[in-house]
Amino acid sequence: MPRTLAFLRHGQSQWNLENRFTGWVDVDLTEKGEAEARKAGQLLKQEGTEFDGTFTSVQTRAIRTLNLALEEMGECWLPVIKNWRLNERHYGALTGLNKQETREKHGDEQVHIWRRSYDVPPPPLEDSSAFPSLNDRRYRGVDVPKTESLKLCLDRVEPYWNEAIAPAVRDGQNCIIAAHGNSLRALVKLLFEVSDQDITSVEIPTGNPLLIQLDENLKPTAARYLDQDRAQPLPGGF
Ligand SMILES: O=C(O)[C@@H](CO)OP(=O)(O)O
Repeated sequence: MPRTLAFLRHGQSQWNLENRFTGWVDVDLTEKGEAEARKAGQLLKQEGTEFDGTFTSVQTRAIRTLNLALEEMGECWLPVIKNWRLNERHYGALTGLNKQETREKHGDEQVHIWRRSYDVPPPPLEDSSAFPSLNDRRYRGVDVPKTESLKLCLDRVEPYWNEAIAPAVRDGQNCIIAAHGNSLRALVKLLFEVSDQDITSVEIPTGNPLLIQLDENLKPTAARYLDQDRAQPLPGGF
């Protein structure tokens, strides 16, 4: 029996608009981001897939994107499971900084390494940072990271895939995963077996559902973005 997964990166956030490193800071969607989320819901509805369950992070921008999409689909009743392991990659000491100003200060190459290399994390967030997550009660009992590379992000996403999402999919459920640019890149790396090198060029557009068909071994057999005008190249020849 074929299974369908939909990866949905949240719509434009306030800090996407302001071009700031966001990571674990809980910024909300802009009006454009809300519109992207609704459009994603319309596209998913047109597709006609019957979804059974949904997963998201504990960050407002992903949760609201999912809710707005489900509203458009007329499927607000679907179960939603939230987990911090689907959060955005933690941006360490870059959190809150403007990406262009950071390029001017540290150079394009260094910023590209921080943003897209597989295993080079940015410097850790300092305890004096204006953006601590440590005391946030949603992270009670969580070993809150001080920085993460994509590899470290995958290291905490992968157990959640194995323990929560994969069993549901194996069970025959079609699932939506509403998450973030880098936590979804981590899942793309895992599912499509993308090399450490090739994952550096994978970009997932905001609010554009990526529909993936999986076989019984959870290997992708087809994948495409529903909004083809805003599609990005996919790994694995899809
Ligand atoms: O700032 C962030 O948290 C992420 C996602 O918006 O940015 P980037 O695409 O640079 O990894």
